[in-house]
Amino acid sequence: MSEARMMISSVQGAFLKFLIQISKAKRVLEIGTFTGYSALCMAEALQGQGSDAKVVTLENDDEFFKVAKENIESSGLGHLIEMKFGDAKETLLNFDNSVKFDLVFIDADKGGYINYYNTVLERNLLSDDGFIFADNALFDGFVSQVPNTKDLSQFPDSAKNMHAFNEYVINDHRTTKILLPCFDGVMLIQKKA
Ligand SMILES: C[S@@+](CC[C@H](N)C(=O)[O-])C[C@H]1O[C@@H](n2cnc3c(N)ncnc32)[C@H](O)[C@@H]1O
Repeated sequence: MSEARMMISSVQGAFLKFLIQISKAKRVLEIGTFTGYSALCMAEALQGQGSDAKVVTLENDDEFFKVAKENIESSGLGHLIEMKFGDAKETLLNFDNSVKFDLVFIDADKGGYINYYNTVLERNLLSDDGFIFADNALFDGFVSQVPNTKDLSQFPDSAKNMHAFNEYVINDHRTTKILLPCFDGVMLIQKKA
């Protein structure tokens, strides 16, 4: 994926903001900060929601982390965003899970999605009414072609990884889910009661 395309669109940012507002989510975890754009969209929805309202965002690239830090600090929303540097797989293992997240936005390396999903569930990081928003579920339209294509060598690895993630989640009895064919494909997931 080209760097410019890694960022969500402004409409998707508005959609995330809308979801946060209607679900009354206060604690948001983002896996994949990049320049900080989506973290800022989500932080906008948390303004005036109290001292526990926060976006925690994870990034492992030091250049992107630096750029995002500058963007977030100059935005006026920095008090609503906590940035954590490092491999998200490690960071997630070290979270204090006494405070749960109401929304987990997964938007990092596609090969890591199954790990992030499992860690969030197994470490009990999601609140009872919370939900996971996994981005790029259709990865440029490639994902829907994976089951009907014999030679997958031309497909980007990310598309194969997202197909594997979708299959994994769809067959997982711990959660309910829906794959929305909007943006680049969105998998919305909630724990079963
Ligand atoms: C698609 S971009 C995120 C875009 C951002 N959410 C937005 O819309 O503004 C993915 C980001 O995840 C980061 N990333 C990839 N693998 C990671 C890992 N293992 N741990 C933490 N961050 C990772 C990449 O460096 C990149 O900045």
